[in-house]
Amino acid sequence: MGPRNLFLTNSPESSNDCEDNPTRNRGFSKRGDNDLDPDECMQRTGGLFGSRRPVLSGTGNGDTSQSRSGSGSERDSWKSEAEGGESSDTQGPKVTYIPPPPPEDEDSIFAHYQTGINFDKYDTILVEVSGHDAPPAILTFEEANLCQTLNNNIAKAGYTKLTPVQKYSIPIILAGRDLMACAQTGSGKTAAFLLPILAHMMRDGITASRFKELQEPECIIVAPTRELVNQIYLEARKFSFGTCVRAVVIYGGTQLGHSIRQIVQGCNILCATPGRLMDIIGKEKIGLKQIKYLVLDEADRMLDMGFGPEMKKLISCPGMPSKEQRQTLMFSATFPEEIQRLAAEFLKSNYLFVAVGQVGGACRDVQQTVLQVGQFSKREKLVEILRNIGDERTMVFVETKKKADFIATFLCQEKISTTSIHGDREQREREQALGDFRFGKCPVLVATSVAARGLDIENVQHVINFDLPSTIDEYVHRIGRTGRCGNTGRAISFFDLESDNHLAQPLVKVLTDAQQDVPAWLEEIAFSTYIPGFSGSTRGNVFASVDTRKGKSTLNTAGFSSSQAPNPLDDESWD
Ligand SMILES: Nc1ncnc2c1ncn2[C@@H]1O[C@H](COP(=O)(O)OP(=O)(O)OP(=O)(O)O)[C@@H](O)[C@H]1O
Repeated sequence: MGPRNLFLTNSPESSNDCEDNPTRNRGFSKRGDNDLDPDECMQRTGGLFGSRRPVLSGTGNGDTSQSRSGSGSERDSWKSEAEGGESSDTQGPKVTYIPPPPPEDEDSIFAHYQTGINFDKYDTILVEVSGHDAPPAILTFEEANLCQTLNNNIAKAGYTKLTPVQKYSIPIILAGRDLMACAQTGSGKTAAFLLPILAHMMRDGITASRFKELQEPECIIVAPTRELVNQIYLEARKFSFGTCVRAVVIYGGTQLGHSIRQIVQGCNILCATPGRLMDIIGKEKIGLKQIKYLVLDEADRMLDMGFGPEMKKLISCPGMPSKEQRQTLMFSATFPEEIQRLAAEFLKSNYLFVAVGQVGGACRDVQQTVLQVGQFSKREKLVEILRNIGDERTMVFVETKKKADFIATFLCQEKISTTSIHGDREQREREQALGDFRFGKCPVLVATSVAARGLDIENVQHVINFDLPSTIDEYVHRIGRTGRCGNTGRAISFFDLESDNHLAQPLVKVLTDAQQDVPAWLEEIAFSTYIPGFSGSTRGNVFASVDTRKGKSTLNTAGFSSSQAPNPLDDESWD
């Protein structure tokens, strides 16, 4: 590996990237983005690294949105981390970044990676469906009865078999039902909602989108990070290839005018981060009257304290069809109970809940190791591991933006080619970092939780939790960056006795559920910090989440129909 330090220097617009809207980014203090430490300010003034630190982008140039918005800190920062805190360009200097268009040739559109050796094990995964009158699962793409163009696109994408979440979700969505689906990371949730939505659009004979100042898309897909929403867009573009359905992506950290130009050319499916979406709606470039499908990807994140208020605003926007009039679909690998309760406000009361088990799934495809490593030994241990790993693609998760830069610089000094991604890097740099990692220029990507969810990068063989996240759900999402779609991967986590003991119990549970070795010392800590009644987040032995309505349901191996829960109309009490 060469001694390349791949940090990008700040570009001219670096001061423009983070324009927090005072109405957003308030009061969200969940950890996972605690990209903020007490000494963040020092970094902001360049104290630690000098002016070439990428972390200075956006918020590091003195006149920051935080100071303008009065929040004064980044404690709210999962959202600013996730979205970069973009907002209406009526405040502060304009963001000028225009992302390069993705390649248009068919080969690039359909480029995909191979499913892994464990893909066939998906057939044995248990699936739980709860809710009333669930349509039976399908076993093959043919049974979905999709139109020829969609079938061609599925074949060109290299999909030959359905994954469990697809077997159950596709018929449910085709039947017009609302859905909350919980399936392991990397198991094909994106196609599970895109394919039936596109099938409906084709069936309904959508008219080709054309230039209009106000576009009225049929479908809005929201996701918590810019990179994820871009990835969903690329999938939508792939599956709608050769149809008149036009997908558009808009996200923060890019020039607002660019987003508007994309939209006015025609828009049937809009993939968006919440902040940019609300801005565009406010500018009356998007009308909601025609919305038939509203999709929340990483739905638990979309409904929590960070984005929940924005999502509530979205569904009460003028013109937005009521939940009875639209189809609402929610997908995630984790669905905490309290979030499921919040979700009910968005969904018809007879929504179906699909939980795909972990047996044989991603969690077992990822070999998980937990090492006891104290704060001061972590860097040395990291270098030792990375040297052993060689050039294999590795994501290193740390807790703060500052640390992401610090560790990335440190690794570069150790002659390990590394780049970094986090919410303080301007969008151009984030995309460059991801590209450098994806295309192998830098085999190591140091990231904060901004990269924990949804990112689908080929061949990530290792995830290292340099710092463990504060919640077990975040851990599940992070390690899910490897071991995707039947491929195998490895996750190594540094457990610091000073700070991570609260995770011991849920960690033991996740390791046990995934049939991993549990170190004796970890079990001991878990035992000594035992919380009676602890359920390991929402995790059961087999399912990552269970339907909080507690409808009667049965376990199925994928492909067999389930028995039904009581009709919610017959049985009001779901508790
Ligand atoms: N039926 C299939 N056959 C082959 N490959 C598939 C199939 N379904 C999805 N894939 C591929 O598997 C990978 C993971 O899919 P996707 O990103 O949708 O997972 P996910 O469940 O959304 O993961 P996460 O929870 O991390 O967001 C993608 O590269 C996708 O193209």
